[in-house]
Amino acid sequence: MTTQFHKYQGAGNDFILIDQRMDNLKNIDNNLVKQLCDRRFGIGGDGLMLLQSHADFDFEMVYYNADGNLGSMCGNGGRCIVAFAKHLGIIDSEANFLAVDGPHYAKISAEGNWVDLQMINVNEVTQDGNAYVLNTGSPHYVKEVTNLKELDVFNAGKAIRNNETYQVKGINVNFVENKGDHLFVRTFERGVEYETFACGTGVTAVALARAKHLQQTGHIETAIEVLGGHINVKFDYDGQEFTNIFLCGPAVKVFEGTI
Ligand SMILES: N[C@H](CCC[C@H](N)C(=O)O)C(=O)O
Repeated sequence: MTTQFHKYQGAGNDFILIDQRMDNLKNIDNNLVKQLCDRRFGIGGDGLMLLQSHADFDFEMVYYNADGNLGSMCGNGGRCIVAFAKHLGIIDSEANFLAVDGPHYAKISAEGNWVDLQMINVNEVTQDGNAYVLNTGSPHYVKEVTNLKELDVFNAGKAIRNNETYQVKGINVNFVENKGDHLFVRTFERGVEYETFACGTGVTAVALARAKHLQQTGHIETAIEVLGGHINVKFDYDGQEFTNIFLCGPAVKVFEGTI
């Protein structure tokens, strides 16, 4: 029996998507997911998502990291699964879906390749030295640096992710450089254990941490450059809580096939 899969990418963060409403993919276990995400022995991807039916929502998103384990929220994955749902005819211009961190609302362009995804509200931002630590659906560490282009993100990120504080649960490590009219961000991702080309919950964390750092309040829009493209993060901040957080960016189908 074959199973159809679709490959999507959101700013270079790439995913395998499977329409699981009819339980198409059988015997899903961590090894199968890891093998399918492998870039040499499988299809290749930073993660794999199942689109499942849900009685109260347009669909449910189940997200696995490339290491085969269920992950916490994936922002770029969330945008890609909304595009997938539109292509499947499940939604038109808006979606309400359930993910591991709760319900999400999203808007999608008529062409189906640009998604504004609402993220969970955030009211806790702590500091670890000069770095900020917060959970935007996934846990993130945000550190400002200079000359990010030359930084060894793999080794610097891996060292922080595996230090005494974070080793057990892991953390995603974001490095950010202020480029004047935008921020440049590179991320070492937990669960991929490598630098990815973009991380949606990561750039969200970066934008929120920056507003807190600068004590900016009101409606804030942050333009962010990542290795795989451009993402905008929009939100409101009253000095206590971040609300109406939207992660806005591309969500593009690359190809489809069968396994
Ligand atoms: N790439 C994802 C993050 C995946 C979360 C994962 N790395 C974890 O911490 O479980 C994003 O766009 O938000």
